[in-house]
Amino acid sequence: MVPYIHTDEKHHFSRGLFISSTGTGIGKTIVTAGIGAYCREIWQRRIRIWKPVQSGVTLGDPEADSYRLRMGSGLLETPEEEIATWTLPDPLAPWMAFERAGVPFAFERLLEEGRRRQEDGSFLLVEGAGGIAVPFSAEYTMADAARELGTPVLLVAPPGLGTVSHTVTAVQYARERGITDIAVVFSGPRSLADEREIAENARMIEAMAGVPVCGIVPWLMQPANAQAVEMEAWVAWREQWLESFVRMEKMMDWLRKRI
Ligand SMILES: Nc1ncnc2c1ncn2[C@@H]1O[C@H](COP(=O)(O)OP(=O)(O)OP(=O)(O)O)[C@@H](O)[C@H]1O
Ligand SMILES: C[C@H](N)[C@@H](CCCCCC(=O)O)NC(=O)O
Ligand SMILES: [Mg+2]
Repeated sequence: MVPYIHTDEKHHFSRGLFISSTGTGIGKTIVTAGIGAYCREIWQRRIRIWKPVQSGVTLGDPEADSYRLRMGSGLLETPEEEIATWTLPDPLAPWMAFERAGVPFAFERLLEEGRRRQEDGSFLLVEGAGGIAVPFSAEYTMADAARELGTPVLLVAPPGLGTVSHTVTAVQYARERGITDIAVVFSGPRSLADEREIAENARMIEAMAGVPVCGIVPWLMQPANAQAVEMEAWVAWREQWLESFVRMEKMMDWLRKRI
């Protein structure tokens, strides 16, 4: 077992990590599940995974983030109902998805749910819905949830053309809402950007936003369709993910100080 490394940044220790992004469909679920597998399998760390609100799916659907987070991280003892507190049918920002479903939402209730999951010292991995400025309600966004839970934010961003402006503005927004500990990681097919362009984009984002860009995560499709119900397919996904993920030095350094 690898010993935990305590960090000087005490207020971050053990609270968890909020995985957000520059937009929707960028790779948060893949990254969250993959970091969950990394914490469990490499660090033997007790974790919880939480998607406070998911929209556009139903529980048990292999496309649902709650399903992919559970299978992808290997956190099989946790039922999907515990992974996602609210599951809403319309594929919308939570604010409107709550309204259309006629479901009342209280930000305080969300924070209670989050804090309950942090209480036993588990490392709480939280996946937002859509990007960092996506609203839960008229008052609160993903960034507010991360700030109130006291977690650092890992922003998942695409690696190629267009990412610099989106990522710099996402970091700016997170800071405005009071988040101080932020890093970026790229996710996306390498065919959309060559190594040089990825490195240049990382350099520009670091210089302009003043946050570390921790590289690009492996491109590894999660099991879909018929395969999504096969446990072995997910075990293989986790193994392959970890093999490349642990080689991301900058990501490992950043994570190690926060686990
Ligand atoms: N590293 C990756 N490896 C393989 N596929 C990826 C990767 N990153 C993104 N994708 C592709 O992009 C799609 C969207 O990724 P994902 O579901 O993780 O996005 P998300 O940011 O969690 O979206 P949402 O806002 O709906 O939660 C995936 O179904 C997959 O096809
Ligand atoms: C439907 C999407 N997949 C996602 C919500 C995305 C909201 C995006 C809103 C916006 O930025 O315009 N839902 C979710 O992550 O559960
Ligand atoms: Mg997702």
